Amino acid sequence: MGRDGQLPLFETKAAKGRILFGLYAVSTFVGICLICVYRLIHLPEEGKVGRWAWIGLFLSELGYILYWFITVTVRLKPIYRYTFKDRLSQRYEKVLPGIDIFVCTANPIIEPPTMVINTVLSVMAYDYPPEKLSVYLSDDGGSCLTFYALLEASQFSKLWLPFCKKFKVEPRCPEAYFTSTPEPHHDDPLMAEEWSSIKKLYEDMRNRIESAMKVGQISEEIRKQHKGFGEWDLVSDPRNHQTILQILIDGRDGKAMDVEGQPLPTLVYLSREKRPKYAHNFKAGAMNALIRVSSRISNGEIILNVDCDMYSNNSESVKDALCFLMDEETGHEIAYVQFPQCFNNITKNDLYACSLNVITEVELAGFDSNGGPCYIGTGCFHRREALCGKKYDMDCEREQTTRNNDGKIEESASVLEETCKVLASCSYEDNTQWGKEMGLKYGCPVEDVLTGLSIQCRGWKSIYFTPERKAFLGVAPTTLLQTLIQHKRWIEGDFQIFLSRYCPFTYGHKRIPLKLQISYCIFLLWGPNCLPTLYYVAMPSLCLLKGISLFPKISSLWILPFAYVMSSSCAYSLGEFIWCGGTLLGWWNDQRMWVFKRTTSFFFGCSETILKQLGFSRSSFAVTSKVADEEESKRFEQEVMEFGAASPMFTILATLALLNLFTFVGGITRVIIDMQAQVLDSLLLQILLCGVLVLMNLPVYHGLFFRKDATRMPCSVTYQSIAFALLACSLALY
Ligand SMILES: O=c1ccn([C@@H]2O[C@H](COP(=O)(O)OP(=O)(O)O[C@H]3O[C@H](CO)[C@@H](O)[C@H](O)[C@H]3O)[C@@H](O)[C@H]2O)c(=O)[nH]1
Ligand SMILES: [Mn+2]
Repeated sequence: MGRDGQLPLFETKAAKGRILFGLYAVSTFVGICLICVYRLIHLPEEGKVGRWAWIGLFLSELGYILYWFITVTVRLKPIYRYTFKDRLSQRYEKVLPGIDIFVCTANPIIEPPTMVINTVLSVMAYDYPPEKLSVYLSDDGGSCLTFYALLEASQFSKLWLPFCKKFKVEPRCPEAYFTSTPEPHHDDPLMAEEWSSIKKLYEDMRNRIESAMKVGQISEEIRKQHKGFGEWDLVSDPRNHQTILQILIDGRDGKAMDVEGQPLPTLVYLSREKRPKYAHNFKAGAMNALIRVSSRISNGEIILNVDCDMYSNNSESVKDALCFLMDEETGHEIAYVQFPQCFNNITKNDLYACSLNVITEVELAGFDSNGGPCYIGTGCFHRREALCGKKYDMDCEREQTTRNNDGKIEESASVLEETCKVLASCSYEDNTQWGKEMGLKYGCPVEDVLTGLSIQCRGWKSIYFTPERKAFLGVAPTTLLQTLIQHKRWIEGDFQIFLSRYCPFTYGHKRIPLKLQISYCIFLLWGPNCLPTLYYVAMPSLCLLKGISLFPKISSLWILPFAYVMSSSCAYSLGEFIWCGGTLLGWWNDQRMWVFKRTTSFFFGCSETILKQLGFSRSSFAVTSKVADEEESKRFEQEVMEFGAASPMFTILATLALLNLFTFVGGITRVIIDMQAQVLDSLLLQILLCGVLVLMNLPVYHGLFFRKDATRMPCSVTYQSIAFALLACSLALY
């Protein structure tokens, strides 16, 4: 029972099956120790071939072991949360806080305006008093087409919101709703009628927006609809323009009503000022401008942040989040409630391992029990003051009960638009703490993780919540290259944090629990993982070619710890993957993607970070495309791996694939020619490892040699990789 004898607004349950996990962890640990002993006592003598290969392998294994300890720490005691929304309504229905929702977009071509406004409409339609909701769209693309789409959405919302509320529809993202729900049956003629008419209206709107997109500009006729279009007369370049701020729906205005006479949420379009001279700090800069502008317009106590593709799939999420933030016992110390990042375009076997299932189902739940999840940039409800830099202290507890929603601004919308513009100007942040101690932090491609860490270091707690009905659904990358590039950005940011003064072990020392410091490293140390993996996929195979054995003989007892650690790790990860809703083939794809990501994204990300530390390279943010053309979608649906581009990442992948193919053939030949049991005995494990890598790389061979379509491996990559692989093999042989 909570404070004052009230029942709590949420409860926490520990994951089951921890004994089994403990058994796995302890027995694997024993195996690991034995492997280390073996490596030490069998170290080839000085001068003998293979000594350095052996030492390198041992170092790689030590790297893996270190990382394995981190993964175990995260998995010790995952917890899951459950909310009681009825209790929240009973106690607080009349005093619910204001919620400001920030949607960020940056590029109208790869983030189409129809998708953006679908997200906007889905969050406008939350099951929450509309007068307490304000939705802000930040458009870093500075596009009048996005503005036009939002204008259309503001009008469509007058019909869409009452429809959603009347029939309690889910999801409240129109596109997702109409594609996922079959036409209602005739036993509910009222709904059937409204359904078809609103569907038609939605499609008309979508067509209008899409035809404007095709033309690439706004017609005179549309321009007349709103004064806001006039702003674009002054815009010549999306990277060089004044602040554009338009309040499309002013929730304070009594006339802002839907067709049923109910109030509408406030809706604001913001494209912050951009000038070539000023760094705009990507999404973090956009978020900070939104924080300031919204503080003048609606000043909601809670801020929800979503990426433009992450529509709300569950109209109750706001209430779910408030169950944590308003809980009488612990609510006052919680800075943010993070929901998982889920996707609506994952195929059955998830070829590019984009679902992040294990991260969202297991690892973040583990973070939660170790001190609170990190902030992952989207689907996160923040307490405004915590995001703005406030330290947690005992006052926060007292304030919890005395806070009320006052300080309403009385200015008219157009006056507000003018007075707020300066808050989104380039120079506003000069000589302020914005981007440092206030708002989202600058200078890191994963601003989210860094910001979350610093909030936790200021004494706040955070909560991870996975509701049964998914809260948000977004678009995962649909090509191999997009996936690898996205991960490269993450790695750069994560590893940069580790090397910076924000390293959890120093910055977090005495501020957050040790187990949380370690947990952070599961992401922050993704990058350096590239070295052991690059070594492991190349060196044992090259040694196989030369006939140097790096593993125990099959006939020796030392094979047992190797066999055990390999099989227990595989079995555990497979079990976990299936438990998280994956398939067997999905697991295999996931394993492949780990190898691919580690040898390319992680490698490039790490190198880039080091170059940046040395001052040779600058921060960037490659926005992930959220659209695919028809052909691309078809291949994605059929789970055919997409190459096509002449990227250095592909050269590495193809080189390693070919290298393993050559060495595998070479190794087998050696065994057959020698025909001595001896050779097989001492090389079998290497042949196996090499064989698994060959199997894993089947799609690469397919792309190199057997495909004719446009997305086969480009010829330049093919030739380069053949040359590199042959070179490596001949170097190994001579
Ligand atoms: O200059 C920019 C660049 C990006 N964005 C927005 O940031 C969001 C995330 O970009 P996306 O390309 O989709 O990156 P993802 O890798 O999918 O994003 C994940 O990783 C990012 C950090 O790398 C976080 O910011 C995101 O919230 C998180 O979802 C999108 O809505 C963009 O429109 C901006 O507003 N301004
Ligand atoms: Mn994204």
